Amino acid sequence: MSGRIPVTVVSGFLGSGKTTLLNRLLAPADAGPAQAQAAAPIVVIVNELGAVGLDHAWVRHIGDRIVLLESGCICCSVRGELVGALRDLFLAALHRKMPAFSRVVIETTGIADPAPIIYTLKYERFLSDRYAYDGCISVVDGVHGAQQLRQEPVAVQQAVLADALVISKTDLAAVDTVAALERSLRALNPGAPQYLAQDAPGLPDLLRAGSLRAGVAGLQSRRGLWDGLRGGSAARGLPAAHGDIEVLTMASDAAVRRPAFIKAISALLADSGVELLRVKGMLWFEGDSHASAVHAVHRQLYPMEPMETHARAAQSPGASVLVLIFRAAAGPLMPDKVAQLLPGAQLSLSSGRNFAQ
Ligand SMILES: Nc1nc2c(ncn2[C@@H]2O[C@H](COP(=O)(O)OP(=O)(O)OP(=O)(O)O)[C@@H](O)[C@H]2O)c(=O)[nH]1
Repeated sequence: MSGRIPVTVVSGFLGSGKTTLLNRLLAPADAGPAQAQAAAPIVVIVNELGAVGLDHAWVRHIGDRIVLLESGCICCSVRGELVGALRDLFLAALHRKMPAFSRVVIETTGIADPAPIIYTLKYERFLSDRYAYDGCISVVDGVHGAQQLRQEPVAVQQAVLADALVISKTDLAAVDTVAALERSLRALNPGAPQYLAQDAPGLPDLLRAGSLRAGVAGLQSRRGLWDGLRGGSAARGLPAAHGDIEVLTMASDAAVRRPAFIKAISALLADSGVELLRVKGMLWFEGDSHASAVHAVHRQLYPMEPMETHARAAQSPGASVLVLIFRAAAGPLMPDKVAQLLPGAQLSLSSGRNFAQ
C-alpha cells in the first residue's frame, strides 16, 4: 500500500443515527458512493458498549471488512485496542493476508469524546506514519439533539469537534425544531457544513478523499472554542469518565413472545424512575423467519424491523440480545425492572466508571 491511509471518525450521541448514516455512505446504490469510487475497499471499525456487540450486524455493504471493538468506550479503555486493530489491519494488508484498503471509517460509541481518538490517530507514532486523520462526521439527532446539547457535555464535544454535521431524523422532527438545532450547531461550530440526513445532495461525498480536509485544518481553533465554552481541561475530562452511565446486556436462547415484549418495553420506556438513554437489540420473536432489530432512543421506540442478514434457516434461532444504556442511578433496580423483557435471560451489567480502567 502506498501513501497514508485516510481515517474518518463517525461520531454522534447514543442512537443519533451513526450506523444508519454509515449504511448510506457505504451503499453502492447511493449517488456518488464512496465505496464504489474508492480504489480499494473501505474497512469499518465499530466500537460499542455492552457485553455482546450488535452494531456489526447492522452495518451493510462491507462484507467481512469490519472490526468490532467491544465492551468499553473507544475514547478511554479501548484506545489501546483501536491502536492494535489499526496496526493489525495495516500489517495484514501489507503481508497480503487481506486485500489492500483505501480508507478506514471508525464508528465510535454514542458516549465517546472524539478528542482522544483524534489525538491518538494524529500522534500515535505507528499510526500517524501510516494513517492520515481525515476528519470527523458527527450525527446529531434531529428529534433529541437540542435536549442532548443542553444535558450532555459529550454531545457538545461531538458537535464542536465535527468537520461535518449531519442532522438525522428530519423526517420525524418538526421543521422549527430542526431550524433551531441548526442555529445551535452553527453557534457551537460555525465552520462545519451542515447536512440533513434525509435529502442532502452532498452527503454521499463525505467519505471522498479530502472532502473534510478544510475542517480538519480548523480543529485547533475549535478546541479553543470548546475550552472557552466548557471551562478548559477540567471539563474536557468529564465526558471520558462516563461514571454516571451503566450498560445492561441481556442474552437469552428462548424464543421471545412479541406481545409480552412490547408490553414490557412500553412499561420500561414509560417508567419515570429509569433514565434510559438507548435500547438496542436483536430479538428472535416466536414464529418469525428473521431476527428483528429493536431500537429505542430516550423514551422513543422505533419500528422493529426484520434483519435480512439473520434468517432462521441460516442461523439457529434463539440468540436474542438486548442492550440497555441508562443513568446509573437506576442501576440497583434494573434487574427487577427488566425481568419481563426477556424472561430467564442472562444479565451482565457494566458501569461507565470501569470503561476507563
Ligand atoms: N425515521 C428515521 N429514523 C432514523 C434515522 N436515522 C436513524 N434512525 C433510527 O434511529 C434508530 C437508531 O439508529 P442507529 O443508526 O442505530 O443509531 P446509532 O447512532 O448508530 O446508535 P448507537 O450506536 O447505539 O449510538 C434506528 O431505529 C434507526 O432506524 C432517520 O433519519 N429517520
